[in-house]
Amino acid sequence: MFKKILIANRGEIALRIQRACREMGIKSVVVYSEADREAKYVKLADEAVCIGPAPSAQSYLNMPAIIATAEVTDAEAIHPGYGFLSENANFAERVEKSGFTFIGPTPESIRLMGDKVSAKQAMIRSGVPCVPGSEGALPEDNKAIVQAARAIGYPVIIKATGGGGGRGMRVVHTEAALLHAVQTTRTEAGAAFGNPGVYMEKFLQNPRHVEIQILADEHRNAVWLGERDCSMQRRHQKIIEEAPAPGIPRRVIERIGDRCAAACKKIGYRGAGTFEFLFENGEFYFIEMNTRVQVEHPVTEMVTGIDIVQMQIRVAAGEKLPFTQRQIQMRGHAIECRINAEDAYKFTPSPGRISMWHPPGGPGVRVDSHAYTNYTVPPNYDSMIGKIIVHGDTRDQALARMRTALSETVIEGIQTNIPLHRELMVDAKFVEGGTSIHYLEGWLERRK
Ligand SMILES: Nc1ncc2cc(-c3cccc4ccccc34)c(N3CC[C@@H](N)C3)nc2n1
Ligand SMILES: [Ca+2]
Repeated sequence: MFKKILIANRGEIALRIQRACREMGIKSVVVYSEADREAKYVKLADEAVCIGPAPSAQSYLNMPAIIATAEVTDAEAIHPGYGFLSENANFAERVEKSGFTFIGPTPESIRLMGDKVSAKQAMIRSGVPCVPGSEGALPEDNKAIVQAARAIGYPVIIKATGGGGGRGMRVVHTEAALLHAVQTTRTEAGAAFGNPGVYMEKFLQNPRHVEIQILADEHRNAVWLGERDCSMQRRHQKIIEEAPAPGIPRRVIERIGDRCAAACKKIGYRGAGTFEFLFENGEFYFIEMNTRVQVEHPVTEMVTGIDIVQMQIRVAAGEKLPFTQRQIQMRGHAIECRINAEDAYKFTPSPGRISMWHPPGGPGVRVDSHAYTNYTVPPNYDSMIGKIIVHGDTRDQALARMRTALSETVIEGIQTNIPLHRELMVDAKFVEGGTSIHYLEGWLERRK
């Protein structure tokens, strides 16, 4: 087992990884930018090294600085967290080539899943159902493109091969608009991802976003840890996540979960991963795979009792998964509210000093945050300052606990989206469960 791990991230996930290390008796080295000097995980770290000025490009994305820090502090492994370099295959490669263990999948797996076409093809080969679409990337042949769209049926969606997470997508409703849309998406994809490749899929009009958490070790064992419903989102920013997904029969989940685990075994996947699906009319459709730990991982931890970050570290150290699929029991219901330093209805960022920080507590309430009274939220990074996660025996109990937790929460000095969460937790449609990916944006429109 590692004696020292470098955490190549910031904010709440850096603290989360630090906690996992501390619990395992592993020393942690954190890297921080000048803007994060006063951050909690810096203060709590066994060792903290400033690696550059505030801009991410010169700090949390600065590969040589991060690897050099691992060298000088004698860290044996690097945990990338989420965002930043967590799904950068070149970084994973440079880490391994420099003699450190990258806590995550192999660079090959990261590359395979980073290319959304090769990811789909791997899934089709593994029997994971995908959205009907073009066989591979679209050719530079207009006739073929028109034929493909006719075969799929409008509306179709054009997606960038190197995209993901909502970047580089365009919906096309008529043949007249098709070729221009393909060309525009190619140009944007080339500029944004250095890869002009695009592919086409049947556009699903009103799906839910349901994802499957998996864990795999280096001994060809792979398990799935249930699902998360992440449909409550605005402009591809998730606001609320929950597990299990309301109203989906367990046998439907078990079937797709088993296929995800089988796919992991087939591709030789290592570590934690998430299969993203669209769920519509009782069917699952694979859209992409994330090769990192996700913001919303605590929701799965609360219903399975499994510490996903510790499992990542154990698997990276070569350990076998300490459980089989049959031993994984999901219990109760968990809901997560992401707390953002922003205006609750305009979504404009609201950095600055937190003059009063009173997090909630009580049975089944967890707060993952690096914030504290007098902490100054820097303007340089995304606005999430923490997550409130609750667990209950039932969804109703989880909802009641979240309402209570939100009612106790006091954050002064900056604006947050707590008021939005308080309204959503009593919204009839949300309380009923099963809202689609468009629900929150429609709700916000109607609220104006
Ligand atoms: N064939 C087909 N049909 C409808 C789709 C709708 C979306 C989508 C669009 C807008 C918001 C979303 C939120 C969560 C999940 C997906 C979406 C979508 N996304 C958005 C980000 C990336 N995960 C894929 N792909 C789709 N693909
Ligand atoms: Ca993704």
